[in-house]
Amino acid sequence: MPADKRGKDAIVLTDASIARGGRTIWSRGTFAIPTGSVTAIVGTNGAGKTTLMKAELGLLSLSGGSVRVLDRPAGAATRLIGYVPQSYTSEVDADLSVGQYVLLGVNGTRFGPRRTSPTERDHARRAMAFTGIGDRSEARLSELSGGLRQRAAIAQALAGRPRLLMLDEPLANLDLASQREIVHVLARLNRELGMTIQVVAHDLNMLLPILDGAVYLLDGHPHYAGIHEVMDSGLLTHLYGTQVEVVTTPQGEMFIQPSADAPDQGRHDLHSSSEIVNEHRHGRRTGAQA
Ligand SMILES: Nc1ncnc2c1ncn2[C@@H]1O[C@H](COP(=O)(O)OP(=O)(O)OP(=O)(O)O)[C@@H](O)[C@H]1O
Repeated sequence: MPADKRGKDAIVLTDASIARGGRTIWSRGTFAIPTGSVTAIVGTNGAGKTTLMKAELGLLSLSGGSVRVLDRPAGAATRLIGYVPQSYTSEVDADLSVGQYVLLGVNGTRFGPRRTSPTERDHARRAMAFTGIGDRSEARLSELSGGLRQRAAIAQALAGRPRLLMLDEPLANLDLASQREIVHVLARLNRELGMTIQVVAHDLNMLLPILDGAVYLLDGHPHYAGIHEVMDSGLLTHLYGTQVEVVTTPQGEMFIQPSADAPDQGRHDLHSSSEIVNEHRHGRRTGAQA
């Protein structure tokens, strides 16, 4: 990431492990995510991406180690975090107006609505303007497209004036244009407001232009690396469990694509996942690329 974006670490995990239903989901997570960065959380279904976000939010307790967020223990920084859960808007009352829905971000949902101050209403208005839904305040949530609903969910998270924004699969089920628009909103939040952003994502391609790094859940452990390290065919093939390639265009843009050839197990099984991770830790490229 550029030197001017570097700051104190926003999220620090130290030997962190977590269990759900008596089963360890992941363990021995040790990494630090810089303030002002945009980070993807990637891994296969059930690898524990949402679990990681919930641990950072203090909604789930660790079974070992520690997690600090914005220089506080997890759970103590909740007011400084905007969280957009997966498919959030589909679970709320679709008869709410967009304005009412976004205001929930400042007056809270836990103890029911309360009166809002002019300052809070101003924060909500600014959040709607920033996400491009300023003119939809009176519309019902049910009248909005999926893309606009996702923007409303982001506006609600922003209305509480967070320093850290966490989004769980914000691009899921959106058409290409809507995905681009959401990525554009995230890019502006990071660039113009210096917001630290974490995004759970299955498909990295759309987010690549704005990513500084990624947490990847591999082999039962979460790891963090800069995005150029993560963009490695061998690592991503292990991560996704299917052969993929990193392609670089003549303009220098990178993207991930499934291999055109039939999967060649012999090729990508040359190294175990832990060997791949170890090689990354030591800054070498993996033999699976050779
Ligand atoms: N309430 C729960 N009680 C027990 N186990 C749970 C609970 N919620 C999730 N799990 C388990 O924890 C593991 C991690 O779930 P999590 O939702 O964090 O994965 P994920 O990587 O976000 O998956 P996906 O990509 O499918 O959204 C899964 O195996 C899941 O079955």
